[in-house]
Amino acid sequence: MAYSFFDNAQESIQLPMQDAIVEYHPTFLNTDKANDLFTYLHKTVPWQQDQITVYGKTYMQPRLTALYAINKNPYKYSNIRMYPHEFPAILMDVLDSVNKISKEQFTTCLVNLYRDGQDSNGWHADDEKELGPDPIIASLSLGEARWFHLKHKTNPSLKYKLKLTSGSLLLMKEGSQKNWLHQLPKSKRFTEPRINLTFRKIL
Ligand SMILES: O=C(O)CCC(=O)C(=O)O
Ligand SMILES: [Fe+2]
Repeated sequence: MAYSFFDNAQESIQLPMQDAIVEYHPTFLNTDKANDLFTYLHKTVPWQQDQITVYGKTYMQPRLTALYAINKNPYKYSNIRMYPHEFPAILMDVLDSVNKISKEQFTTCLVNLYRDGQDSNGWHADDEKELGPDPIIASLSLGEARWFHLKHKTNPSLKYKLKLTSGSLLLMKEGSQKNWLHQLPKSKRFTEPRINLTFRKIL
């Protein structure tokens, strides 16, 4: 493997969530690896900005995206259908490490670029039917640290927020998409770019 992603002792924090298993690995990648990967992806990903339709309203997505997969299966959400690019070698190593730590077999990686604090990702659950009945998703963050919010679908008193720092991996396991929503809100305070990679299984 070109990179070893396991230099650091892996710290793993179980978030105190009801009806969901969510695990946070703050130092999944060390700072140098996170920086290198950020710089490489920022430069080389064929970023696109799609028009999406949510609750009948159409607008430009407030971030740039790209889809990679080890198969040819498209991913459809918010009325758009994305077709995957071939997985680049640098992401294969990351995929291996993410699979190992999560004990999953992900096929697909949706990459988001938040150019600054004005870019965002509204409340949603990743519960499209091609992801299966109770999807497990791994989310790797690079670049500017941003707040990530979670709220329970039926119990409004249950909310949680954490700052996703560069190199961290958030594992949203059983119940996370079924019972909770998540968002990455806008914030004027953040001015630097952030890249997020979500690993999913689409068979
Ligand atoms: O950027 C993030 O941390 C979240 C991304 C996300 O929720 C998604 O792509 O579905
Ligand atoms: Fe999501």
